[in-house]
Amino acid sequence: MVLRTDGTNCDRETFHAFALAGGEPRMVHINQLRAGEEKLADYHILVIPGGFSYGDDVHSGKILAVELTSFLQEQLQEFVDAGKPVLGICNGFQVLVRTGLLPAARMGEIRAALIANDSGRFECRWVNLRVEDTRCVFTRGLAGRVLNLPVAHGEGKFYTGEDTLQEIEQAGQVVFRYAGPGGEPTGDYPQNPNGSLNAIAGICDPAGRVLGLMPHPERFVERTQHPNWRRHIFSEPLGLAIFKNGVDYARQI
Ligand SMILES: NC(=O)CC[C@H](N)C(=O)O
Repeated sequence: MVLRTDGTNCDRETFHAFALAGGEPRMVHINQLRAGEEKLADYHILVIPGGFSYGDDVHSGKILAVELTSFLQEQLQEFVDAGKPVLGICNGFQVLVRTGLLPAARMGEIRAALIANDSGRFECRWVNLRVEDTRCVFTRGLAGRVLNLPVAHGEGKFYTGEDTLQEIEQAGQVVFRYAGPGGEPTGDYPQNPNGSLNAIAGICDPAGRVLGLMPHPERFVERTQHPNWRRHIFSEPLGLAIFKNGVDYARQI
């Protein structure tokens, strides 16, 4: 299920990515879920794509998170508890964090936030990411790799209290970090586009099935989407690998 609402703007690219990865995506508007015309339980994997849901009003992702928590909390919690994977990209990551599904996989338990970039502006460019060795189902086979993916956000600084930061580090929930060209994590601008604590670009829940990340893997599912595609030989556009992993995992549930 590619879940969209007013202001979502990466839904078609995300749909395309899942289709390329071998999935059978369907686009669902949140009103269809609220009206009961669609049920999460009929799906195997959920993605909340990027964009500006409800115009980033109040805070990016806030209103959609409140909507999900107010009207669909039970369905969502059941979906996650059933072991089905959830992906939140950029605005989707912001939503997952504001529902509590990240980092704790519990609706209503909000323990982190994505706040305004340190630069004070929208950051739109390609960055390097180091993939950590975690139990995240979306990054199987990618640990230790350095990915190139674009970011495009104004509120991407991962922020939380010292206790939660330590907890997610110890539990191996940090999946992606902003890095220099050699893969070394960095807090330095512009390699770290937002000033995220511990250079965090993406995290998963303790079970590794809920993933949220600020960069956009759906924008690198074709070789020619990379700005340097003429010079680099890619075995595979690595954004696509994330969707393939998700589809493969969902298939065997
Ligand atoms: N590309 C996106 O999903 C952007 C997310 C959000 N609107 C922000 O600017 O932070």
